[in-house]
Amino acid sequence: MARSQGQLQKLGTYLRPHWRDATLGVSALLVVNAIGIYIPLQIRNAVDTLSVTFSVQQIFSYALLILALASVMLVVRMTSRILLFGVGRQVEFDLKQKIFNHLLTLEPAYFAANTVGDLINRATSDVDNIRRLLGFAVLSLANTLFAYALTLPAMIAIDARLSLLALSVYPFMLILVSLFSNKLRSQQLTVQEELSTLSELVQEDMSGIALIKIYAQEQNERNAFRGLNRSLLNANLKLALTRNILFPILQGVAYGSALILLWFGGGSIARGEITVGDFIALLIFVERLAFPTALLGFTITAYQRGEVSIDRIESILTVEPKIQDTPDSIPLPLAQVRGKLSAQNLTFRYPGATEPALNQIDFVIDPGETVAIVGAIGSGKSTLANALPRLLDISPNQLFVDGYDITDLRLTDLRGAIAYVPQESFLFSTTIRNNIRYGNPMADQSDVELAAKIAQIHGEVLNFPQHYDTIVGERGITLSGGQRQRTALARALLVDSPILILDDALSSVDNQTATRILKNLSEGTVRKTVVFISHQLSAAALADRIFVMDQGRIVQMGTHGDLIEQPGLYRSLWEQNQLEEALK
Ligand SMILES: Nc1ncnc2c1ncn2[C@@H]1O[C@H](COP(=O)(O)OP(=O)(O)OP(=O)(O)O)[C@@H](O)[C@H]1O
Repeated sequence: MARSQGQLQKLGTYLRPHWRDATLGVSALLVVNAIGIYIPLQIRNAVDTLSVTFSVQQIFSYALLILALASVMLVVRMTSRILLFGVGRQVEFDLKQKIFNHLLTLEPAYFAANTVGDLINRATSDVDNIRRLLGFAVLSLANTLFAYALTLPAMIAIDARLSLLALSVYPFMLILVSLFSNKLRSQQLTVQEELSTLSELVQEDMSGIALIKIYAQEQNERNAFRGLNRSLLNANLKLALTRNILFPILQGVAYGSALILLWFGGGSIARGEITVGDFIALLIFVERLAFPTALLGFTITAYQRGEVSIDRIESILTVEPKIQDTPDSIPLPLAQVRGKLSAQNLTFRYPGATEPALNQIDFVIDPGETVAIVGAIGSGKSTLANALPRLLDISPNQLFVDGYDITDLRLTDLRGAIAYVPQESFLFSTTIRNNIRYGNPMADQSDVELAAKIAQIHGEVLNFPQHYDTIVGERGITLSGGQRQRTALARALLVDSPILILDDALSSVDNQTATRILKNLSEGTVRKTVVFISHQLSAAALADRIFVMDQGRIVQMGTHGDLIEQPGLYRSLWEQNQLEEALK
C-alpha cells in the first residue's frame, strides 16, 4: 500500500508541470459525458413526442439539436484526447531528458556495472509505459468515472430495476478483461523479447559479417535466423489468438445486456411503466457504458505495468553521483593552472577487488615536465591516468593539482585543466573537424589544423574525400587505428589544457611518428605537463623522467639514462624492447 502511495505521488510529480493541460483535458471529458447523457434523453423526448403528435418540423428541429450536440461532443472529445495524450508525451519528454541529464552526472564505474542495453530499455520502454499510463489510463479512468457518475443516475431515474438488470452482466466484462490482460501482458512481453533476440542476432551478424564469410558460416547463421524468426512468429500468433478470442467475447457480453433489456423492457413498455422513448434511451445508455467498462480492466493493467516502470526509472534517478562538487568546492580558473601534479600515499582498490590497483604511490611532477609511465600489462597505469581527472572515486588527500587536493577542486575546473586521451580513441559520427573541436566547438579552422599538424594527422586528412568535412564513424569512412588515435590526440591538443595525459594513446602509431609527436609536444612555446603512458619504450625514452610501475606501485623513477644504468625492471623491459626491435 505504502509502495503504491509512493508510486501515485511520483505520478503526481510527473504530472505537476502539466496540470493545466491535464485539468483541461479531464474537464473536457466531463463535458463530453454530460452531452453523452443529454443526447439519449433528447432522443427519448423525440420518440415520445413524435409517437403522440407527428410533425416533420418537429423531427427536423430534434434532428438539428442532436446533430449540433453530437458535433460539439466530437470537437470536445478530440480536444480532450489531444490534451491528455499530449500530457503523456510531455511527461515522456521530461523523463527522457531527466534520465539523460542524470546519466551524464554519473561516473564511468556506474556504466561498467549497468549494461547500456538495460539503461536504453528503461529510457524507452519504461518511459513509454508511463506515457501510456498518463495518457491512455488517465483518459479512460476519468472517462469511466464520469460515464458511470452521470449515466447511472439518468438510467435509474428512468427505471432502477431495468437499469440494474441490464448492467448486471458488466462485472463479468471486468473479470474477463483482468483474466485475459495478464495473459496478454506476458504474451506481449514474449513478443518483445523474441524481437530483441532477433535484432541482436542481426546486429551482431552485420558487425561480424567478415568473420561469417571467412569461416563460411552463412548457412548456420541463416538457420539461426530462421529459428528465431519462427519463434517470433509463434509468439505473435499466440498474442493475436488471445486478442481475437477476447474482443468478440466482450462484444457478446455487451449484446447480452441489450438482450436482457429487450426481454424485461418489452414487458415494462406493455405494462406502461416506461415509454418507448425511455426504452431507447436505456438501450443507448447501456451501450455507452460497455466501452468504458472494458477499458477499465485494461487501465488497471496499464497502471500495474506503469508502477513497475516507475520503480525502474526511479532506480536510475535516485543513484547519487559518487563524484560531484560540494558547496565548498574550490574554483581553479584555467589561466591560473601551472600544471604541477603530485600524489601522496595514493591507494585505490576497484570495488570487489582483493588487491589494490594503485598501492601507496608517491610522486611529484613539475609544471612543464614530460613523464612517461611504463610497466607490464595490468600494473595500474590506466588506473592512475583515470584517477587524475577524477574519473575514479579517489579518497581525499591523495592526489593534488598545483597543491590542491583534487577532491576539493571544482570538477569542471579540474577536468578543464587536464586534456586526457584514453586508451580507446572514441570518435563521434560526425566530421573530422567536429571531432577535433569537440572540447572547443567554437575553435576556428586554423586552430583545428594546428592541432592536427602537431598530432601528425593533417597530411592524411587532406587526402580524405572532403578533407576536414569528411564524416567518420558509423555513418562515414572508417579510420585506421592509428588515424583514430591521432585524431583523438588532436582533439585533446585543441583544448589547450596545461596538463596532457596520453594513456597508451599512440599504441597504433608507428614508433617514429610517436617519437615525432612527443618531440612536438615538448617543443611548444608554453610547455605542457605531459603524462605519457606507453609500451613504446623508444618514445618513452625521450621523456624528462620515466616512472616504472609494477603491481600498482611505482618501483623506479628517473631519466632513461639513469634507469638503464641500474639493474631493475626498466632495464629488463628496455633490453627486451631492443631485442624485439632488432628482430623486426
Ligand atoms: N573496472 C575495473 N574493475 C576491477 N578491476 C579493474 C578495473 N579496471 C582495471 N582493473 C584491474 O586493475 C589492475 C590495473 O589495471 P590497469 O588497466 O590500470 O592496468 P594497465 O597498467 O593500464 O594495463 P595495460 O597496460 O594493459 O593498459 C588490473 O589488475 C586490472 O585487471
